[in-house]
Amino acid sequence: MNPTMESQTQAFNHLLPLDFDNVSTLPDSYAWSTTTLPSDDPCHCTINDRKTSLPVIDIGEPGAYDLVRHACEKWGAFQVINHGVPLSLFRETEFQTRRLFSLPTERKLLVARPPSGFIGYGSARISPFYPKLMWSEGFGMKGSPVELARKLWPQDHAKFCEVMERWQAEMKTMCDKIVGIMLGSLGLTHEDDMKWFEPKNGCDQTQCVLQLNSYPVCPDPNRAMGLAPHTDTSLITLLNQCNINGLQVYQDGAGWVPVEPVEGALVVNVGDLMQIVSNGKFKSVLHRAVVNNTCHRVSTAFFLGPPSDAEVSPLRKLVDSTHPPLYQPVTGNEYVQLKYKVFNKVLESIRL
Ligand SMILES: C=C1C[C@]23C[C@@]1(O)CC[C@H]2[C@@]12CCC[C@@](C)(C(=O)O1)[C@H]2[C@@H]3C(=O)O
Ligand SMILES: O=C(O)CCC(=O)C(=O)O
Ligand SMILES: [Fe+2]
Repeated sequence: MNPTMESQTQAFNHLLPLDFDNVSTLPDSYAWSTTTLPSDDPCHCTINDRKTSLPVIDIGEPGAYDLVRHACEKWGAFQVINHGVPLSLFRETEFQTRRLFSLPTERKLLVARPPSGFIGYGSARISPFYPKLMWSEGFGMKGSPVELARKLWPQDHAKFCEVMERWQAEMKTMCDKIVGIMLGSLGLTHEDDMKWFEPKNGCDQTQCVLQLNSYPVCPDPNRAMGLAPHTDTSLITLLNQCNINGLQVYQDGAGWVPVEPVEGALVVNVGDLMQIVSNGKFKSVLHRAVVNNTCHRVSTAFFLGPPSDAEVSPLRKLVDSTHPPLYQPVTGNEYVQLKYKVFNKVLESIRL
């Protein structure tokens, strides 16, 4: 293969997932080893003494604000229960997610994601930043998925669209509630301190993406990686891990800590933009997903982002002479461009 063809094939592999159903041994391009990972991150070395676990917070409880603040400072993540999203909708969303990923590969490829886009079917956008490929596939949507769903199921897409739209609406409401609690825990309010984020001219311009993730059964899970370590490019992310283990969060001193699935709970991740807005008080959480050799895991991640031209900067009330601003102002759009240029150096690159 000549060098141009080789680099084209590699770019293609980073964009489009494998036909996982037809693979019985792990291809070398998917075999992660300690040499392909930073030395402090052996592939599946999970240090978990079970005394350390991600907080599960009942947001209906009076102490919720303090618990949320503590979780965002210590972990950059928590699980939320008693949130009011019906369990039946969790189940319908999981069912439709499985239905999509069980389509034949050639059908899913009809809606392939463009290389620098986020809508459609493909490998995770972070894939080109790692030397090995990930044992996963994804499908991104923003608002109504009808255009894509019609290509997947020409006669039978209405239910998928209805469920995904309902899920997005519930997730948006939950995000507003949780961001309100996070800010409240710092003595701030949505009303006074999030004006930059609010709808202009009565239309909601927040950039929210719903990403469905699929981690097929893997023949050699100890050498594979579902979704490599990353932080989310969002203000916050709400994740439904559909009752199957796989998500791990990194905590200094504890290493990779598995997030035990709790039925009907949502995992809340502090994203990079919340780290900026909170002037470093809340940390965006480094996390990854591992795979297994018995069950097909799916998850859904709802990313809350600002209007693309909104300026993201440390909130004024969190800045004073003893707490100078830690980050340069950046628009939501500029941040995403920068992230996919320098990946995990992005926060460092805008640090003052
Ligand atoms: C809104 C977004 C977050 C995301 C990049 C994207 O533009 C759409 C896909 C999202 C996703 C899902 C899987 C993990 C992730 C790191 C990736 O590669 O694509 C996230 C992105 C992100 O948080 O940067
Ligand atoms: O599948 C998971 O548990 C993690 C998914 C995730 O981190 C993401 O979509 O950003
Ligand atoms: Fe993530």
